Amino acid sequence: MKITIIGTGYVGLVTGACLAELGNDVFCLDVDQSKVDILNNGGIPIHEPGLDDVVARNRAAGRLQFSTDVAASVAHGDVQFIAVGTPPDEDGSADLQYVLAAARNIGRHMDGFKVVVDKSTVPVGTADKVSAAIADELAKRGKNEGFSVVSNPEFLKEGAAVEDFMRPDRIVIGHDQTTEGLRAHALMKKLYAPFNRNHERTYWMDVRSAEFTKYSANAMLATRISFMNELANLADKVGADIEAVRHGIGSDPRIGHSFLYAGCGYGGSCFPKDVQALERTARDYDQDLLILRAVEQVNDFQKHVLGKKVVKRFGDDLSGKHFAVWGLAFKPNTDDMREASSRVLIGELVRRGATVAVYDPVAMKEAERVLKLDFADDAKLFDRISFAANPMAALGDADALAIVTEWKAFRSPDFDRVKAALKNPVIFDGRNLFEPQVMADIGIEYHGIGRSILTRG
Ligand SMILES: NC(=O)c1ccc[n+]([C@@H]2O[C@H](COP(=O)([O-])OP(=O)(O)OC[C@H]3O[C@@H](n4cnc5c(N)ncnc54)[C@H](O)[C@@H]3O)[C@@H](O)[C@H]2O)c1
Ligand SMILES: O=c1ccn([C@@H]2O[C@H](COP(=O)(O)OP(=O)(O)O[C@H]3O[C@H](CO)[C@@H](O)[C@H](O)[C@H]3O)[C@@H](O)[C@H]2O)c(=O)[nH]1
Repeated sequence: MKITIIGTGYVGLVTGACLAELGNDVFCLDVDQSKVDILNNGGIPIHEPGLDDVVARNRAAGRLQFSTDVAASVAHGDVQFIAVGTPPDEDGSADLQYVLAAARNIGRHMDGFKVVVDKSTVPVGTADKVSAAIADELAKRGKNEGFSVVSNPEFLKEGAAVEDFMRPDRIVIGHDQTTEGLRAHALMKKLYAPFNRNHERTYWMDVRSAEFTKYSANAMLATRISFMNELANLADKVGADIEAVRHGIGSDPRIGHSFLYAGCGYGGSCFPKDVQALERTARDYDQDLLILRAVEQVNDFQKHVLGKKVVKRFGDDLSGKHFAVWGLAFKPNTDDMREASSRVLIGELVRRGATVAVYDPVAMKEAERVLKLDFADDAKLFDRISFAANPMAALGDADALAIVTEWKAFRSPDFDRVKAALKNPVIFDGRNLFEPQVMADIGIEYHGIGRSILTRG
């Protein structure tokens, strides 16, 4: 099938590469010339395990091309996927300018029937806006081409994006019941057949329900995390171990084990913005989503929990103190620094006068770029950050180590070397990687999240 993907970010590039892998002829469009140049020179602009192989294989086979040529991109695909960003606007709502610009481009250039797929995460009602934008551009050209806008939200996780796309838990497709909508249904069914032959994992629904499903899924997952984080903070006070509690409640199949890990807050490009956008949608309909408001507040608080623990241990004024930070990306296996908890902790440490040595297995370059922006108003603060070549190098002379991202490489360090390198054997573990009792036995002062039972006194 001939497919066009508009936007070659995390979602667009993975979608394009994976659909090409299944034999489709895929044209990827981006407005960012530098991104397209990297891809056409055999590079990958993001870190995503396994993606480089899929892209290289399908480029070589001639099934995957990258371009900034809008007219050619619209001419190419019978199915046009819109996979551009939907960042938060100032009021928290999803900014639809890129989605609507993509839609207008389709209307400006299309000849013949097109299925237009909203792959980006967009608020309920966006498909109607996309349809209106396309219809408006067609009317300007005096054309009457048929098209149908379908909602097909993406559920992939960064760091496991190729795997998630190739083996989806579910495929959600919203379409309408018009002649064009039913034609779109048939095309989408054919496109997704290789993922689930009998369509046992495809959920067909109306467009608005599909749009709403995406926000509901992210809101639910964010709620579970904030719920556990709030309980973890209480566990710290009452002397319970949130990890034992997690096992204890997760074994109930009605609750399940996933997404119950307490930590130093959720980040990334999705949960923070999608929770906000859903709250914003509710306000447009005179409804206040009380639970989601609390989910957001708990997460904002949680991103400061490591900093608060450091201050409790070392005092308000951290000048003269030096800290090591392991893990910068918002989660492992990605270089994505969007809304990463590390940025909050580092900000708190350097603003209180400390210096920090940071290390991340893949996000060093991206971290340097975003931290420079974070401290654009005061470059002296950025100068307090040094970028270490490896985890051990970050530890030298540090008053304590703080762990922010649960990279596998941090799980079993040589604790004797860690102890020897640190000025004080103190670890603040924002992802509960280690066992408090093991730390106590080794002689490391350990501050986890919600694990005070073994570290009290
Ligand atoms: N990142 C994820 O894990 C993830 C997962 C599921 C859904 N989503 C959703 O998918 C959408 C895309 O997210 P992302 O993380 O891939 O974004 P991204 O910022 O990584 O990529 C978006 C790309 O779109 C390009 N673009 C913008 N306007 C364009 C236009 N008019 N024509 C062509 N290209 C254009 C940008 O240059 C950029 O390369 C968002 O709505 C997001 O919420 C993201
Ligand atoms: O038990 C948990 C699980 C995750 N996190 C944190 O939550 C954030 C998000 O993690 P994850 O969901 O794995 O990453 P994303 O790539 O942001 O994926 C989410 O957002 C995507 C974009 O909408 C969706 O497609 C995915 O289904 C959804 O999981 C990260 O900071 C994690 O550290 C926790 O604190 N505790």
